[in-house]
Amino acid sequence: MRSSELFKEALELFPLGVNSPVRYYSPEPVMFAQGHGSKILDVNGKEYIDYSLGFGPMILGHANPDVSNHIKSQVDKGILFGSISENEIKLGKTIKNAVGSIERLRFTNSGTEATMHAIRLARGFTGKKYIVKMEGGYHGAHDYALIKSGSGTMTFGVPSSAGVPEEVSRTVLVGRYNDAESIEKLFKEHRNEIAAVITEPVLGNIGVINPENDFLNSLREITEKYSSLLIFDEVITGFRFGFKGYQDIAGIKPDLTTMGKIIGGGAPVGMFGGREDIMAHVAPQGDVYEAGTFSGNPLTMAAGIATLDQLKSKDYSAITNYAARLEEKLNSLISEYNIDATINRCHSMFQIFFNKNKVTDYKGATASDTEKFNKMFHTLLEKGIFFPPSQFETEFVSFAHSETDLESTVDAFSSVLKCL
Ligand SMILES: Cc1ncc(COP(=O)(O)O)c(C=O)c1O
Ligand SMILES: N[C@H](C=O)CCC(=O)O
Repeated sequence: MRSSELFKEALELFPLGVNSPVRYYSPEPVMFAQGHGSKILDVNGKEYIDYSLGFGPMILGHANPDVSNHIKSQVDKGILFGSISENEIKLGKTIKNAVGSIERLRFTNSGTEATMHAIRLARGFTGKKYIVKMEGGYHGAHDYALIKSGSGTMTFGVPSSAGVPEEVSRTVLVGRYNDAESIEKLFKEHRNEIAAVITEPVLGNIGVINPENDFLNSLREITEKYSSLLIFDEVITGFRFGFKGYQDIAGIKPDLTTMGKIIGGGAPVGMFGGREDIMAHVAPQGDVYEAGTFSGNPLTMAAGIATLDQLKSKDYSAITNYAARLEEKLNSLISEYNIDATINRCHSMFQIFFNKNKVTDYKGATASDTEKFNKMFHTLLEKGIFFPPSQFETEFVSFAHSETDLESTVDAFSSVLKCL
């Protein structure tokens, strides 16, 4: 009851009661109060196994003691100085040492800011106007990203947002992920005018879609051929699969990389970085302006340092194996109940599409049965399993998920399939 009462108050304050669209689901979202390890608790005291993990950042689980202690200790020392502080250097060094393509970096306060500035930098550096993004690729909520976008924009049917001037949206060209020909075609049509291609190396905002057919390599080759930059948006994938980016797994060196989520340990963060000669164009060293009162703030940096310090010695195969075993068990239930569904997984992130065909792109993702997904989401919620509330998001596994969590999830899933 308390959750419903609170939501009524939220409705009087925020558009449809939420501060980010993806948090809303019908008839009303559950109001959460606490999180510990792999579990979150709602205001009524009900516990859920969490596969949303704050949409990705909480890879160590909720209220990780070391992260909490670092934050508390920084609170006692002051949380904002409006000047350079040691924590920025510590976290910056860790990221630079871990990700080979990042020679210089700048912290921002969100992934949205990171991609917005990376795009401006690519345009400032190359002197070219156009940007190529992927259909269903999500890079945050700024004007250059809200064109045929993923995540909440797809969930709520506004892949290209109102309010983005046509003059702006015309400078963003849309290609198809896993279809290098569609990208090369754009370059042929806009010869020498494309500043950069930006892509999530693994799509994570229309469910999970893995790169296929050497797609990422082709992007590297095409961008080099046309003297354009390659930007990997690793806001989700950075430090999720190992102590690096997905670029290391793919063996590709992008010119610029954006990160967020995990590098802030659950505190608001973003980062863009890459080749030194490109980053030299960022103000005050160069003429591409970028700024933020809270960028690199000591509190976020403390949470990030504590998170990456722990991740450095983690065996990532633990979370990959958990997700692989869960996938295997869910797949055998899907066969047993003869349901048209397919699971896409990349290491420790996965999504279930109610679609009998393999999903490799935007078209496949949107052809999935979202009503079934919503039914699954609500049944799981009732059974104490929290998935992100949309087909066009991603489930994540944390280092805090246990064997018991896995068994409970499989049991709950079995009940879901019975009533589909
Ligand atoms: C790949 C990707 N890029 C950018 C963003 C934007 O990050 P933020 O929500 O921190 O602004 C997100 C998630 O929101 C994301 O998944
Ligand atoms: N899919 C988004 C990020 O990855 C969800 C976060 C949000 O928009 O609130």
